[in-house]
Amino acid sequence: MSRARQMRRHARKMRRNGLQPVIVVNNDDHLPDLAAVVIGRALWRYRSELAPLYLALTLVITATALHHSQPTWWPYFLVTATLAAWALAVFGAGLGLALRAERFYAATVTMAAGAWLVAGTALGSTHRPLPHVLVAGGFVLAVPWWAHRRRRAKVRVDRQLSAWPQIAQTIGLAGSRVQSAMVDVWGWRARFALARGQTIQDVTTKIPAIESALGTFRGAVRVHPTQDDRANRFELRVLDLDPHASAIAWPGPSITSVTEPIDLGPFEDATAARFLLLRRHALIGGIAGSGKSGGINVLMGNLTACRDVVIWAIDLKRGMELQPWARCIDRLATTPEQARVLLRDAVAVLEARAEWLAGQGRRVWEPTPDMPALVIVIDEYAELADDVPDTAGHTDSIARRGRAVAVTLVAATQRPTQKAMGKGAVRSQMDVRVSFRVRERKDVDLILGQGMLTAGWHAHTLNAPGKFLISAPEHDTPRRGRAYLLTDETVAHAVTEHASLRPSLDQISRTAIEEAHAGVHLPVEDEQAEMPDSTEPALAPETALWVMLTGAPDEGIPVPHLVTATGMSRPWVYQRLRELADSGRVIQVTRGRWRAATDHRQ
Ligand SMILES: Nc1ncnc2c1ncn2[C@@H]1O[C@H](COP(=O)(O)OP(=O)(O)OP(=O)(O)O)[C@@H](O)[C@H]1O
Repeated sequence: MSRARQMRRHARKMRRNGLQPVIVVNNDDHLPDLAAVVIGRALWRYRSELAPLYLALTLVITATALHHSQPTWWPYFLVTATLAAWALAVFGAGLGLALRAERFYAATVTMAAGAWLVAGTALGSTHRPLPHVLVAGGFVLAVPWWAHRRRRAKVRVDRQLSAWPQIAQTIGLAGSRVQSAMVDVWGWRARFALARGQTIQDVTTKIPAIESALGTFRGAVRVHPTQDDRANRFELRVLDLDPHASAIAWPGPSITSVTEPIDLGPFEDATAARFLLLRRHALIGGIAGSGKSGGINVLMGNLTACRDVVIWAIDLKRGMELQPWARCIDRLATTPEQARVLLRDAVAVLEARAEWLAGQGRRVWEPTPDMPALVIVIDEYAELADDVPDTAGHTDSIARRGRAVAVTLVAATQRPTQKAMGKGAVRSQMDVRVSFRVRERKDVDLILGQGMLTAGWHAHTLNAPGKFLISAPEHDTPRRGRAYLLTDETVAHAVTEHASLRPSLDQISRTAIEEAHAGVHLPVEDEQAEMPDSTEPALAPETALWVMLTGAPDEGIPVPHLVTATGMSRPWVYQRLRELADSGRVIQVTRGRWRAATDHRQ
């Protein structure tokens, strides 16, 4: 008997019993098909939510079949399940299980399902307590699956995209189809193929219609060419959240080597504003309160995470901005005199490196932890130009010749006027320009380069702290980004984490600095007047340090005196003191006071 006839008989029986069938369909023949299709569609549509049920059913059917045909195979399943669970736990990241919790969950489910299959194959799927274990265990393990945020987001996107053919028909893009889609923290992106003759411009004009059809907020949809730049493809970016709506916490360093691009923060379409600093100089501009120092913090958070870069810094605002990073900074100059010496040493380093490269027949300095890059961060570059105008020659040299030898300049300033940037090449040599909000339209060209304002780089309209425009070889169109925000606690935490990673300068550079110092007088400062040797010609820093330590009184000599006498940074002095203490040549008398060990006293 056909199912249609069965249904008709069932309906007649219901009427005889005084009941009314609920579904009335004119053509009876369609009724069974319709019900099957509706159920089938629902089972398919909710396949993600029902996946635990499908898995349980598959296990029952497979275990039943195997129990009858191959009950002795269970040891193979045990080995396979164990290996699969181990592989997921260890290599799951390659399969898209980015989080450790996801890998742990996948491994647990695999092991649990495998163990049940083993027992079901050996004993039969109805053998007690296997059915109870399946129901209870399946439910417990299904809860994280149902709760998983990214899975739910993916399902929602799949459903939105399955409606694309109708949407496309309605908005005049009939024939375009989805090729792939990906969910991320801010929303999702999908790659589409266009029908013959359609162009990306056609899609751009339909953005409001797409937003309406997908039910997003206004401004949530962006359309970009695909990476391969094919004219009949486009990428649709749909934001569930506006990435710039509020401050974005720094997710931690995006790099472990200066050879990788640094992530400054997301653009409005949530893609990362990444740029490479190696063999480039950077200029960061913006008025007070625009978030410039925040941008420098992101940079410092990343650079300090790299074992192949030594950081020097100049902060003439008495170290206000960079002081929190001091433990990770090899050398921090906070006075004009220290800044002058630091820049002179940087030039000595670049010259020595260039000479060494020439001798080796090499063209460029490849940074490694033993031969690190040198990045010099100068906060408030304008103050440097005002207070120490004679350093312009040094900064010019570094800007022009630093790239090949991996000596990089990062200058931050409120207004990079010609005066502030020195007379020479510094500004024109800046390959990466980051502009936070500027006060006047003309400042756009000062920071980003001539003609940028007319080309649409409107940094004067940036409307919240931390928002920036970046011009770099990787970024040649004006897109608004927002820098990550590092709280004071985040900075302190990063400093603690990264302090142990910091490398020292290579021997070539250290020798160059020592030679540079050997030819000059130490700066004479008030506190130095009472120190031994302060009026003698300057010694190499290592020698000056040793002289001070061996001549120190019993109660030791304070570290600031050692810093002044050597002309080097506090971290530099501490590092040498640690080395000398390790070899038993110096002792720390009290906190911050040191002297040579008794055997070495003068
Ligand atoms: N990326 C950011 N996201 C959100 N808010 C930010 C961001 N950066 C900075 N801010 C906010 O703006 C304020 C000013 O930031 P910041 O001190 O970095 O500005 P600045 O341009 O360096 O100013 P100044 O030159 O006076 O130091 C901060 O107190 C902070 O609240």
